[in-house]
Amino acid sequence: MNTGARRDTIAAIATPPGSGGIGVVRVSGPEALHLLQQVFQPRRAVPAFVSHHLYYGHIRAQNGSLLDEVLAVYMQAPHSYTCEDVVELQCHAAPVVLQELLARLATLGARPAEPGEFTKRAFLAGRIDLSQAEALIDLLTARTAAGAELAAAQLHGALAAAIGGIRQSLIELLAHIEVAIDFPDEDAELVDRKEAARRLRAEVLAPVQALIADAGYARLYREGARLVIAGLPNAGKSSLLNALLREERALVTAVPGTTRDSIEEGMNLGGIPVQVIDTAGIRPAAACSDAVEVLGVERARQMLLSADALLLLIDAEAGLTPALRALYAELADRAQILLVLNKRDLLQAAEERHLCAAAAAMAPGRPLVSISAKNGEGLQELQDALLALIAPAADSFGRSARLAPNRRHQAVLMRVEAACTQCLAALEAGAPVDLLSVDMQSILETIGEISGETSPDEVLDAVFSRFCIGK
Ligand SMILES: Nc1nc2c(c(=O)[nH]1)N(C=O)[C@@H](CNc1ccc(C(=O)N[C@@H](CCC(=O)O)C(=O)O)cc1)CN2
Ligand SMILES: Nc1nc2c(ncn2[C@@H]2O[C@H](COP(=O)(O)OP(=O)(O)OP(=O)(O)O)[C@@H](O)[C@H]2O)c(=O)[nH]1
Ligand SMILES: [Mg+2]
Repeated sequence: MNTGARRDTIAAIATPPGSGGIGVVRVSGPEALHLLQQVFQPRRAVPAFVSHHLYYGHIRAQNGSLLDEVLAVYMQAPHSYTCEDVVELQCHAAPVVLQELLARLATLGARPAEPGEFTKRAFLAGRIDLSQAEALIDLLTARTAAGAELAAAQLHGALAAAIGGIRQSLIELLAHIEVAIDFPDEDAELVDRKEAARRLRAEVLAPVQALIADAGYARLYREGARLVIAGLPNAGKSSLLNALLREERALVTAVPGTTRDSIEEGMNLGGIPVQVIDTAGIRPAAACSDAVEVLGVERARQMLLSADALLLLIDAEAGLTPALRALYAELADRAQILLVLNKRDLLQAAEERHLCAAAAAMAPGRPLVSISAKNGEGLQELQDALLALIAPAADSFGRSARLAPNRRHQAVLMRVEAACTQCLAALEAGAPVDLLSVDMQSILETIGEISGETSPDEVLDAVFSRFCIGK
């Protein structure tokens, strides 16, 4: 990567397209100040733009006509986001004005920026590491406040700090081992292998494994989970969807076979973005009322396969019919099923207890809640049970750790884990110190891919191309 070269000057519209309050055009690079002087006419004469001061004035079109009334700021390198000279022009958010200004800057020599290029420059300048750049994407795309909080912590450097600590331990261990390489003639074994192994385990392997576990939870907050409501016709699936969303989203009727196409909607479950999917009630094709319902049942079965978790709805009025037992048997190999007894409002307490016991006998060890989608009873218990099913220990995650490794980090961490386990075995088997040193150096290099220090250009390009233009 060529970081030493003098870069060109880039420009982009930094605010989203469409109408709004203010639209910002940002410029970064060695020509930024010169471009400002050419396109911007301050209201009062400015002998020299002072960094980080806001100036009021006008911008003009190519032909000299007034384009917009704006505020402009110059941020002198290295005190800017990119650590280069930066200029920002705050215009009215008129798409035509912003495009015109960008075109004007282009004719004066500014190159239209690529997606994420400002942030890439911040990364190349060392303002942020790769995990922080990735956190920025997470923040921009977070679907819940909890997800945004995790991303903000990572943007602030939480993961970078944890990785830095692990690296530091490895560097110390490596230094310790290299002393032995430098003095090969010493009689005594210079490396206390037991102590080195203990430190490698405690200061590298264990924290790496903890981060791999965190990645599982982080994925839930970032990518969410798919929750499918399944059951026989008329169990109250659509009623439950509506109750969860607090909105009459799906049609509800007393006619079995009402829902045909599956219906999806997003909800926030304890900070996890959950996609809830209401499906057609499952019954044999012969029992369906028409060909459309048959297709709906087929689709419902496909949805069951794509689900991260299932809510199996049991109609309390109908009880544990052979059809329901057959459906449960079909799903029984799925790990994440919550049994939901619906329409409890129609049962006496004793009947409800009896039915719950029978359901528990049918599905030993499965979580079970009893609700009324109609009057809202038990909905809170259902959401709690669901959260426990999808994200056990989610409470402690995010609140204490606040680390959110993504899939890329997780893949790197798993390579580190494997290499570390191998190095431990070599250490304990008495492998020569120069081999151990090579092993440790390669672990260090692998860890460096998280912060981006040792990432190949393709990885960097893949990360920055996920941004929008102007970021
Ligand atoms: N108008 C505007 N708003 C923005 C940004 C921006 O670039 N422009 N940001 C980005 O997209 C984010 C903020 N991030 C930033 C980080 C550092 C610096 C910066 O100039 N740091 C200097 C000066 C700090 C100071 O004045 O003390 C420095 O650290 O040296 C600016 C923005 C969000 N809001
Ligand atoms: N008493 C009572 N009735 C309910 C409850 N939940 C749903 N119902 C009624 O049960 C009937 C079926 O409800 P739906 O929500 O349409 O059932 P569904 O499982 O989506 O049915 P299909 O789409 O046909 O598979 C409707 O008449 C609802 O009013 C409940 O908790 N208590
Ligand atoms: Mg329905």
